[in-house]
Amino acid sequence: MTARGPVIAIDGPAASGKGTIGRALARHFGFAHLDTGAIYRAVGHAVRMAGDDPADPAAAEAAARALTPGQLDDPALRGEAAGAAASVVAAIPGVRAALLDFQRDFAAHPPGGAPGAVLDGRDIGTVVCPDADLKLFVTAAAETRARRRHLELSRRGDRVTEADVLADIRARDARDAGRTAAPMVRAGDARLLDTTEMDIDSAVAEAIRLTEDALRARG
Ligand SMILES: Nc1ncnc2c1ncn2[C@@H]1O[C@H](COP(=O)(O)OP(=O)(O)OP(=O)(O)O)[C@@H](O)[C@H]1O
Ligand SMILES: Nc1ccn([C@@H]2O[C@H](COP(=O)(O)O)[C@@H](O)[C@H]2O)c(=O)n1
Repeated sequence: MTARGPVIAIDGPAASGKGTIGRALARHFGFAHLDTGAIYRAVGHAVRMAGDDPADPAAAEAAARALTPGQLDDPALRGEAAGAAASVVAAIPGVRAALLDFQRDFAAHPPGGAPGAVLDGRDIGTVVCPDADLKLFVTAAAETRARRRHLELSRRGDRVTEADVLADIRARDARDAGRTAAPMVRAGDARLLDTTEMDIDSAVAEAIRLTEDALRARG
């Protein structure tokens, strides 16, 4: 028996459904959920709003060190511009280092006294929580992800084409997988969940089943 509560790590490429599954798991099991992408988006957005270049390590690291939880609720973080800036600042090792303790602390001490934690991102199973009780690598075909994200953005009133969303997703995936610092990669012990042919309910049901197995194995 381990001292900390259960930790579920969810990684995968852009718009693959990590957050949808993470939120559903947290609701189902009463766990706390952290969308770690929002942290990188908040840093990228803050750098842009200050008129600085997201690729500038000094500006990005300063924004990462100054980050406060209140910045994570800004609706502007959901746009493609914030996602693109996030992916640029996320390749800077000093930015990742500045954000690591917050994520690990969330996993070890979930807020609100929650009995467990679900974190989703790109390096949760490999770097942030390598000893997670369950690791999921959620993916789907890039075209499917672009269609889903385009629908989401259109409903929000964002006037962006599906082709532009697909190009952004491809660029972000390449940058996230190709960087030296904590690249996006499926952990060797992560379960693959390809949702290309699955609706949300089926994907969530499969994630719940895998989590129940992991909780049973934990004892
Ligand atoms: N299996 C699915 N079937 C249909 N739509 C889905 C499915 N999974 C997720 N979606 C939709 O796809 C979009 C992207 O999902 P979500 O935001 O969960 O992805 P994400 O991986 O967390 O994205 P990000 O890269 O921004 O972190 C959302 O609009 C969500 O409702
Ligand atoms: N653990 C993480 C989470 C995110 N990133 C970077 O942030 C970008 C935005 O993330 P979304 O999950 O909101 O799409 C993403 O493209 C990554 O560059 C990360 O590096 N590590």
